[in-house]
Amino acid sequence: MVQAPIKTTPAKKRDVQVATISTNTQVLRSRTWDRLKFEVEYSRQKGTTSNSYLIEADKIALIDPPGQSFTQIYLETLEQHLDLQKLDYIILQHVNPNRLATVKVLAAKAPQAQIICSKPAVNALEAALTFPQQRSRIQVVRDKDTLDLGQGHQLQFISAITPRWVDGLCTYDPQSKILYTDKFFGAHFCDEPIFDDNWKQLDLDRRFYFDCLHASQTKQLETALAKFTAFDSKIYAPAHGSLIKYSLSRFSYDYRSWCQEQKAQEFKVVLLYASAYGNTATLASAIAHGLIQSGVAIESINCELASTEEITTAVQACDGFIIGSPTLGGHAPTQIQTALGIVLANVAKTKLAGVFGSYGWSGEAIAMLENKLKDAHYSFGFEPIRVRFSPTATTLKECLQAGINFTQKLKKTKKLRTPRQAVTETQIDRTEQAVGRIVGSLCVLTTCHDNHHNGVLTSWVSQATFNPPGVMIALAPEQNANLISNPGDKFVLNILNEGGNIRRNFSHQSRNSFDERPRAADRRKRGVQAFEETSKDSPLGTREFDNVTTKTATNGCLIIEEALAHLECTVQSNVPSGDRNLIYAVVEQGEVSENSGITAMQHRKSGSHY
Ligand SMILES: Cc1cc2nc3c(=O)[nH]c(=O)nc-3n(C[C@H](O)[C@H](O)[C@H](O)COP(=O)(O)O)c2cc1C
Repeated sequence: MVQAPIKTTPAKKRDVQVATISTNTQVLRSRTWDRLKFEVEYSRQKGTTSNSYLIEADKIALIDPPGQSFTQIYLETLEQHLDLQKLDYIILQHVNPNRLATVKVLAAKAPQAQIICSKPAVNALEAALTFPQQRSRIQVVRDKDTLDLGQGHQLQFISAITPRWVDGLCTYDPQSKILYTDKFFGAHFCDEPIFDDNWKQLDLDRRFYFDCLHASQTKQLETALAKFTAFDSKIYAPAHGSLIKYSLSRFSYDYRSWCQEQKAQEFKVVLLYASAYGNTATLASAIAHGLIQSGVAIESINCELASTEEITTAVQACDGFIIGSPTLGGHAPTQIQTALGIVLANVAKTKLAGVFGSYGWSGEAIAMLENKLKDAHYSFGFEPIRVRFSPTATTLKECLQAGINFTQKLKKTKKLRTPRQAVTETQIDRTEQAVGRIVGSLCVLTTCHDNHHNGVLTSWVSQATFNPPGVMIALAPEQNANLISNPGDKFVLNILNEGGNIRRNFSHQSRNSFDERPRAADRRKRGVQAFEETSKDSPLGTREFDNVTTKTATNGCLIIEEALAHLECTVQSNVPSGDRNLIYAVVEQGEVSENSGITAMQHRKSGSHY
């Protein structure tokens, strides 16, 4: 990750640089030598250019007018080169409120011009353009649609939707072989050369731009890159920075390898958000930047665009998740509520969570997200972030830091969860290591004899038969194997929930090991005090069910209410095998108590112990 050095820039006046770049084609680069905005992407402080393109064939098209910081100087310059009454098309490869400020003025000055955009851009455009006949002026284009300007300039549109630019379009002109790439292949810096003559000096700026804008959306980026290969492009014409002519294949290669780098990161965080007016999205970008900077791969998901399957697949594979929402009408948007449901149903409670959002006055959505995740026992990688309306430079800095904190906590948690290697590999019996890779569901097996309840932890359990449903359990004598050694003996298998604390109450070796104690009948015979009484004083008699909420199953054994599920079982057979008894039992009945939970697994370093 490229850091952003602070650079003092000479105060030069903003201007619009105009140059012919191909047949009938000009670029108008609105330039600022100062940092344009406080968003992180501009923090290298090398200024930027906002590139707009003019194609004058039989028909005249203007691509991507700049944002409102340049409205006046841009339109003045444009009018020196073009009679706006002759403009046929204004092509908007993406729409944002900033750009709409310029489009509004331009569209009024060129009332005959059609406005070309993708379908998702239409609502924003309609809301912004308040002059008559506005709707009929908007022409929606889709992937592969064409627009013939004459003289060989048959423009082809390419849908390039990403979480950040949900209305993204790119445009290819076969006459000039220019691919207008909008936000792809850009960089924020300002200088004289139109093209990338000095591309070797641009590496850091390009990488920084990629990290800020694209590293969190590599999946969609790769889709766009694959589409671009269909064109015989000689020039990439991006929205910012120099046009790419000399380093076209190198830059494409860089994008692909930077995407690969992201995928190879050890940790993956899913960033879920929705944003009606862009504020929550800006917070998401800053948090993403902090995460990327600290070495985590991000998958940004704009919940308004994503399917439930996409969200499910992403969150199932994540090491942590962060969810952000605006508050609209006292609620989180439906898409966020759906995403939250998917998270609760699919993400283990041990995964790290984060919450953020922009709000106006009450901020219910952020509180709702925080409470639901807290109730589900997720721990947070940073304190929930609440920002009123638009973020400031300070709040964005806090978001960036939150991303860094999240990564640090993620790495620390992982370290704690990774089993320590007590001895070197060569010392450990390789066979034991291999056997240790077998994992089992962590369960508490409860029994009841003479009104005394007992529980032992075991992970040596597996389903053994379909019909009747049956399980196989391997138990050692110290695990009270003798209590369920005879056909007809009953027990309950409580299947534990990942992230729960119940396992701490129980041990793999029964604290009240009955093989060391005579059965109650024998004890009575020998006049031994009831176990319940002696256990109070005995170190072996610690009561594992203290602080555990239980209820009694129909077979008399205890069901642990915090368990994910329980099975009431009856022993069918018992085969003494090695140092264990292999007990086969039929499941009489069972129930899942937490549909959204995940089965706790016992992971081991060696097959020589539990
Ligand atoms: C139609 C509408 C309803 C809103 N309702 C609420 C609300 O109930 N509570 C609140 O705190 N803010 C409310 N807001 C303010 C938004 O949460 C605020 O503008 C926020 O910055 C929007 O975030 P976004 O840009 O990510 O969409 C509302 C805004 C709009 C336009």
